[in-house]
Amino acid sequence: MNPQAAFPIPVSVLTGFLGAGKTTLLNRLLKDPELTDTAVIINEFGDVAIDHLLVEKASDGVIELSDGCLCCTVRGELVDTLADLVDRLQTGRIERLARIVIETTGLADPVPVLQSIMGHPALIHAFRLDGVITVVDAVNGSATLDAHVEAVKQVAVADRIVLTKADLVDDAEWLRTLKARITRINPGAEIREVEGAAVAKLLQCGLYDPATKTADVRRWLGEAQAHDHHHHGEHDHHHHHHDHDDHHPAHGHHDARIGSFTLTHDGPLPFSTVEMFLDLLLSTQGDRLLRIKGIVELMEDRARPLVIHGVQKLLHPPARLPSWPDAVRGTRLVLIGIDLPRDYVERLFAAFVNKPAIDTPDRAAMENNPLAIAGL
Ligand SMILES: Nc1nc2c(ncn2[C@@H]2O[C@H](COP(=O)(O)OP(=O)(O)OP(=O)(O)O)[C@@H](O)[C@H]2O)c(=O)[nH]1
Repeated sequence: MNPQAAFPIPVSVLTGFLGAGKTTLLNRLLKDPELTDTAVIINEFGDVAIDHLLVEKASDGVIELSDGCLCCTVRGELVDTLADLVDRLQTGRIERLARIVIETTGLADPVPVLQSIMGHPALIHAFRLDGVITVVDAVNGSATLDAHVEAVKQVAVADRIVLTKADLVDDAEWLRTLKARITRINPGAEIREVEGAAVAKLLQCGLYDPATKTADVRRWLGEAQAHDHHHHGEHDHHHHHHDHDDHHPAHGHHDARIGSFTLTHDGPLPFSTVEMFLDLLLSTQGDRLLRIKGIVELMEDRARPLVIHGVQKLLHPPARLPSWPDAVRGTRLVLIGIDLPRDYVERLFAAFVNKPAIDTPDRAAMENNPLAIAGL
């Protein structure tokens, strides 16, 4: 293996609606000295006008730029392009590769892009998903969210939202309303404005970077819970709430299909319980589950929390944090779904963690034949 290649290589997925400002942001990224040795993969069917690409075009689809960046356009499968990059690294045809940025086309659902990386047995070891960055246009964002469910999905799966064109908006209330709407769709995502931001920092979510992940887990769990409490109080022991309830009738009907809630359990859980719950959740609800992120206190290793991170039917290989991010122990899972049946998921979770509710079967019955349980 090429000693210069530090696997797994972080992959950032940049998404955002047509004209939101992805290419403008990418052009800035490619000029940032902090981001040398970055490969940018662009779906060629997108309306792309990367400055560099206008200058040169290579026959094999990979362009080595003078500042150390690579540009590839995807003609066939994204996984083939990624596998080719790994091959180039291993055979020394590329010397260094520190990071990959994948730009998805504006109309695309970003979930299949994430799935194609996370579902590929070889690629998942070569790469780690650093984060999904969704660009939202401050001027047109609200109308876009009203008109296109794809745009709502892009916001829902994001780890970070980058607001562009805020410089064109002088109405502070307009911006506040848009940010509040984004937070309702995805309470765990951090929102940053592109103006004046250090561009390399916009990209680095550091979700699974050993150096920063502790802080980040605290942020997205902390923010999701703070959001739940703020809106609904803390009346039941799961702390779960839909954020798409009737409080915001003025917003687009697509938002109403997207909801997030948190499942919590105090005390440690055996790994097998977590595994079975997630298996069943993903196999029955995978299509409706846009993202799942969370932290689990395992009976087998209580000091090192397990980080759960999944996109639809696929889970990122489990990672351990070296220690707990704060004083709170136990299990906290944040789920973002589209038409995700909250009651089903809560009952399933309760059944597995032995918190029987009315009409909820116990775990032994679930394990025997979980799909046969009436009402689940
Ligand atoms: N004022 C202002 N204009 C911006 C900003 N970001 C992007 N733009 C402009 O918005 C237009 C669209 O930006 P692009 O970067 O091409 O958008 P895109 O998301 O790549 O678009 P597609 O490739 O069509 O999906 C361009 O004219 C940019 O100059 C910003 O932060 N402020």
